[in-house]
Amino acid sequence: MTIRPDVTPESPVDEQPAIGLIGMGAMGNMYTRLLSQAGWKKIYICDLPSKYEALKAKYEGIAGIHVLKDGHLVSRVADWIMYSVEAEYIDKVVAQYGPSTKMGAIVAGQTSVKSPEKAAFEKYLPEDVEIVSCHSLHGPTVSPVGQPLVLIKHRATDDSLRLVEQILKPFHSRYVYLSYEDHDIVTANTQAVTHAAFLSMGTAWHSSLAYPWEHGLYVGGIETVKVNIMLRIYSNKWHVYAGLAILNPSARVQIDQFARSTSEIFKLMLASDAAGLRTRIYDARRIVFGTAPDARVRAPILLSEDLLDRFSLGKKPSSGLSPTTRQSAPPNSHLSLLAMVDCWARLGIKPFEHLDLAATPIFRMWIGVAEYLFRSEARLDAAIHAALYETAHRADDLEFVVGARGWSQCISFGNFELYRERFMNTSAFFESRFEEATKVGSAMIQALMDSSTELDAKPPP
Ligand SMILES: NC(=O)C1=CN([C@@H]2O[C@H](COP(=O)(O)OP(=O)(O)OC[C@H]3O[C@@H](n4cnc5c(N)ncnc54)[C@H](OP(=O)(O)O)[C@@H]3O)[C@@H](O)[C@H]2O)C=CC1
Ligand SMILES: O=C(O)C(=O)Cc1ccc(O)cc1
Repeated sequence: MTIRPDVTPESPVDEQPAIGLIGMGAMGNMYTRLLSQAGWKKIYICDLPSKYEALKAKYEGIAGIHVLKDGHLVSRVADWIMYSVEAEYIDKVVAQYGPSTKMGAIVAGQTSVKSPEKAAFEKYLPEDVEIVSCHSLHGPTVSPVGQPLVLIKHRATDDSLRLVEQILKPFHSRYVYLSYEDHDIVTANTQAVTHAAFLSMGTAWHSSLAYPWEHGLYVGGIETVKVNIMLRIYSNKWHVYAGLAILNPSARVQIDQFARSTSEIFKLMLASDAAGLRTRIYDARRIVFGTAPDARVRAPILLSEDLLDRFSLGKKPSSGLSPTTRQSAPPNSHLSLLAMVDCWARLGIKPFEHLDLAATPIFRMWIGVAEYLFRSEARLDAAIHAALYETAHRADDLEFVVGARGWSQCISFGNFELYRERFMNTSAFFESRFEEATKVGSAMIQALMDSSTELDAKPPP
């Protein structure tokens, strides 16, 4: 029987699509929960056969969710199937279960990098199977409402695309239609290079053997974003970041430029080359933010740092004592942000174009913070001055340069094992704060989303 593209969770059960999910990690579980809550009544899920009993126990008694032993059984029954496994394994897993796909079914992947997924689907799926892939551009602890959800109609009829849209409609995400190729270019520009910055921060703080919320240098305001997002990334699965950086050919170029920007700016700092540093940073500012960055052509993402203070994991040193508290910690060079904007400028990346199209919450926050620093000449000059003449952050800046180069090399060598070791080593250092950071980070992301939604709703002044 063909499934009508306008089917809804209220349609009779025998008219509903059988939904199949292969891989029940963080994203597979999120999709199962959301699809079941939406009212879809035929959901078939599996993970590795070794996890069958545990998965059965987990979903015991939930109507409409059927736990199966492996991907063959899911593939045989499902009208829409999503593979939600490690990008590194997608070839192997599709090779295994792809040939069992039900005739006429629609197949998707949730992988964060699409070129290996596309190759695997084309290689192993039967000809009579359609491909409409997807990618939720947010992690499993973020509400999908209003977040971008990429749909890739690669080998499918318009009705099949409509059916997929209908199945995922209860997420209330914003559909973004891309090709497989454009997906990988956009996510290299947005995710991969952004993650490189936060991974390097974590490596730097770990190398200094210092928790950044403890000594007052990284507490409050935009420092809160750096610390919370760094923790958020290190608390996620290493393979998610390894896959989208190592397997996406565009990502290597961007991450290499980020490392180069970082070390070149640091060399200008060491040489106390005030004119050279100022020219370089202001050139980057003009390229990324335009000739009149102070002009309010669009509402800024981040309105004030005060919004961020309540999500800080540490206490501001002079909190409550002085109205100039933000100056109480020595000024930061914000090397990571100077390098990020320099990197965007040198690669010709237009972050605001991506923002409107396919920004993850982390990328949105990161541009928000960069914009906050770069829009104001006073703030930017303070950072440049600190970069040249302040020494409080210099040791951490040095570790940041080393960290950025290390991540770039690891990714360009395509070395998953080295990536895992680097990631897990630093992740273990920060582990004690993950639970709290996940909650605080989600609340911070939501607050920023809410404040920009309110702004969007207001007429321009
Ligand atoms: N986490 C995130 O923030 C996001 C992740 N993604 C992407 O979604 C995909 C899944 O990520 P995520 O859920 O976080 O990762 P997880 O590691 O949590 O989940 C992947 C699951 O797939 C299982 N698996 C591996 N091989 C098979 C197989 N042959 N049959 C059935 N199950 C199998 C894994 O088992 P085992 O652990 O034993 O290998 C694991 O349980 C990745 O490609 C990721 O890039 C996309 C958006 C956001
Ligand atoms: O927002 C981010 O960049 C994250 O870190 C969460 C994430 C990770 C992988 C994805 O494919 C999509 C979102």
